[in-house]
Amino acid sequence: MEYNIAVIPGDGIGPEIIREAMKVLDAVGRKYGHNFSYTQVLMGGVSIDATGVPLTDEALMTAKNSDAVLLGAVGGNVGGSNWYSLPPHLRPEAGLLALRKGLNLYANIRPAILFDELKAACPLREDIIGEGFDFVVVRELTGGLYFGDRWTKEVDGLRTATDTLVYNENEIARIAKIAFEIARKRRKKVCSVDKANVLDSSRLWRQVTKEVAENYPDVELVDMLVDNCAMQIVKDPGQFDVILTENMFGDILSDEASMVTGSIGMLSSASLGEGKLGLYEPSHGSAPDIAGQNKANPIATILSAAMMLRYSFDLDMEADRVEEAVRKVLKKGYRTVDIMSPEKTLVGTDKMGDLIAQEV
Ligand SMILES: NC(=O)c1ccc[n+]([C@@H]2O[C@H](COP(=O)([O-])OP(=O)(O)OC[C@H]3O[C@@H](n4cnc5c(N)ncnc54)[C@H](O)[C@@H]3O)[C@@H](O)[C@H]2O)c1
Ligand SMILES: CC(C)[C@H](C(=O)O)[C@@H](O)C(=O)O
Ligand SMILES: [Mg+2]
Repeated sequence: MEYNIAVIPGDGIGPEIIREAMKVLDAVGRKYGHNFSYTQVLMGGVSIDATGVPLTDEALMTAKNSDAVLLGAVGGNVGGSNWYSLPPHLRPEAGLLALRKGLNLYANIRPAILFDELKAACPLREDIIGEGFDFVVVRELTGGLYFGDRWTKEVDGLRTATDTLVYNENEIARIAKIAFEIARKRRKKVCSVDKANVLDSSRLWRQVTKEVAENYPDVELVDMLVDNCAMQIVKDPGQFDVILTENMFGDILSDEASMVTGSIGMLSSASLGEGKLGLYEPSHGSAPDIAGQNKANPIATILSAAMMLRYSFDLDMEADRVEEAVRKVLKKGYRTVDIMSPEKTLVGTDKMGDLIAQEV
């Protein structure tokens, strides 16, 4: 089969990690007889430098017309560009938000899995790690604070800024359904995370989630306040199966979830909507502090590519193969610096990609 993938390397470590994911996809293509063709798309800082905007209409159209989109990362100050001085709607990250909204990808799935091989890289105590853990953050991705009205102006002589957090019941119900469907295929537990003791939007979130839960009597629903959840992820991550939450809370909790699995370099993600077209990207950013040094862990991107095979192309066997290849390479003791532990073999970004591709 032929699959047309829009590839967005982006900024910082983006091009380095994307190169390795493409290596692994090519290995899958050779082994199983698929043809993955890539259309390079500019987004983020590199797009600002080339076109003046973080995502052009043509770039968005190319993504829309593809079978799936694979993204490295955008943002940061790399190569002397000072994007941080720009207002939010002109910054590199605005390209990513426009892409998610433009493709209506409202469901961001971020699996936090502690691989057995990485227990030594996990910062938690052994008694907390126990048998290990495997949970998934289901984050609402096209609503909330990220997409509400915002302004900065002088009010009563003071510089004043506002951001607006809006959710309607349909936006909450559709993401809740996704969480319940995922839980149904797993350990049948949804923990819905909000701040209902303070926010109106969270009170609505809680009501609508409860209504959706009535259609899933086989799935247990618990509500948890976000500050408690942040603590529970460190105290007892094994209690979670599916964490369902809104955009901003999900952003923050998923970075925390990544760290208990050893490194943010391990956390893959899929952003999905109603159709088959999805956006697949590691959960981390452009890591300007290590860009260009061959130090970045490409595994989150490679596992995101595996999610692409599974969700957009229905290639489950091929996705399993990639995930297995990652485990095997870790089992053989190869580590990038972020997951390094004593007596393991330190490798760079490119070598890690080579090893996983060979294993496939
Ligand atoms: N999806 C995206 O494109 C995305 C996601 C998050 C942040 N960002 C952007 O990236 C820029 C930098 O943000 P930040 O520094 O807060 O977060 P970051 O995720 O880029 O980096 C945080 C820390 O994690 C490390 N790290 C990240 N990915 C790694 C990997 N694959 N291997 C090893 N170490 C890794 C970095 O070296 C850094 O120390 C910002 O402009 C931010 O907006 C983009
Ligand atoms: C870069 C930024 C807009 C993005 C987000 O907050 O969604 C990132 O942090 C992520 O987690 O994908
Ligand atoms: Mg984030």
